[in-house]
Amino acid sequence: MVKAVVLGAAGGIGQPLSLLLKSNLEVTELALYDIVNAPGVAVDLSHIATPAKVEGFLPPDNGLQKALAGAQVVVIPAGVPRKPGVSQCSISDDLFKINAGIVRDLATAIATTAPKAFVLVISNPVNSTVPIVAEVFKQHKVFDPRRLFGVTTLDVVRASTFVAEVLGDRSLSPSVAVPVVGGHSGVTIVPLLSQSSHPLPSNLDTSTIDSLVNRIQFGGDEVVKAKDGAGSATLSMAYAGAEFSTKIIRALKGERGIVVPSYVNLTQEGGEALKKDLGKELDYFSAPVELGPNGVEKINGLGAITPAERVLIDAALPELAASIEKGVSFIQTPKL
Ligand SMILES: NC(=O)C1=CN([C@@H]2O[C@H](COP(=O)(O)OP(=O)(O)OC[C@H]3O[C@@H](n4cnc5c(N)ncnc54)[C@H](O)[C@@H]3O)[C@@H](O)[C@H]2O)C=CC1
Ligand SMILES: O=C([O-])CC(=O)C(=O)O
Repeated sequence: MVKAVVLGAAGGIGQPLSLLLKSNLEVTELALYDIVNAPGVAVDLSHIATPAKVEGFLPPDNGLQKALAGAQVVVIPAGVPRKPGVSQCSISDDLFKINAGIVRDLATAIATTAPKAFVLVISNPVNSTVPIVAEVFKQHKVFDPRRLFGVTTLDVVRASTFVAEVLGDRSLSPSVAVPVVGGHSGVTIVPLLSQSSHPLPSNLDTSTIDSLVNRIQFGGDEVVKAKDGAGSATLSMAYAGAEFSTKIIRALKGERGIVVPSYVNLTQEGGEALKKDLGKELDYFSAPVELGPNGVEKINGLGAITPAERVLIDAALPELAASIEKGVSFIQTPKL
């Protein structure tokens, strides 16, 4: 029995993500919460012939608490997407405050209603929203770092797609696996191409490699620009979110050996060793994590990286540290 909950289920990501979760045969209950339209989306999905019982909830009558009751997996794509011309790292203060406030309030409800659930954060900026959830959970004395995940899977999916394109064979893309580490915005996204399951040709010129890295780091911009005011990635994000949720659900049900990159708190198994690899005291970083029935069992290190990848990691660290601090102080700074 697996109860999954989507918070922000009526949105651009929320709807296709809910569809994919409804298609997951392991999910027996699917609760959809949004401030608008969630009941309609739920009734629509409920006609699909898969096991999950689907229910939709709105804020009145403790809808959020009802949606969360008994949840094992909570996925959060609630929030405002950015507009063209706004880079991920320079997300405006207004947008930050809106999303940070939404995530804080949802985290508060999870902490009080489903504190043992695995929480999968999609809402941007992920580098800050994950620390926000952690700080709320700490305030409620229910923080378990093993159960909190920033969803960076879209970066991993993009890396597979774009590497297969450079290799000249798109049919390879489902099997190309590239660890992507760091965070989820611009230069904090660091693909470790030297560890690709399908190595790039050794004679590939530097400018092709640089453009590949840049395309993975700024893939979000490509979509925002193409959508021309109609939002950011939704369908590819729903696909990535469902991929990640499926792995979490398989681990929850006892499958061993699943390793997947995710943006996690480093005060847990493997975190200290990773910080040594990084050469910096950081509380959060995206790295391949080994999953088990209680969540993260171990954070893996970076492995053997090239000097060029070291440069990328060093470039990611200051922005990551600042984003983490921004999230933490959003919760810790007393409101005047
Ligand atoms: N982690 C990642 O890789 C990615 C993250 N994102 C982020 O995901 C978020 C959502 O993006 P979209 O689905 O395109 O936006 P959207 O605007 O289409 O949908 C957001 C949904 O959240 C709902 N919502 C707002 N406040 C809420 C609250 N307090 N409680 C519950 N639901 C609430 C809205 O009603 C709306 O249905 C954005 O922050 C975006 O930047 C987007 C793409 C990739
Ligand atoms: O770029 C954005 O704003 C949305 C996002 O996170 C992505 O597409 O990776």
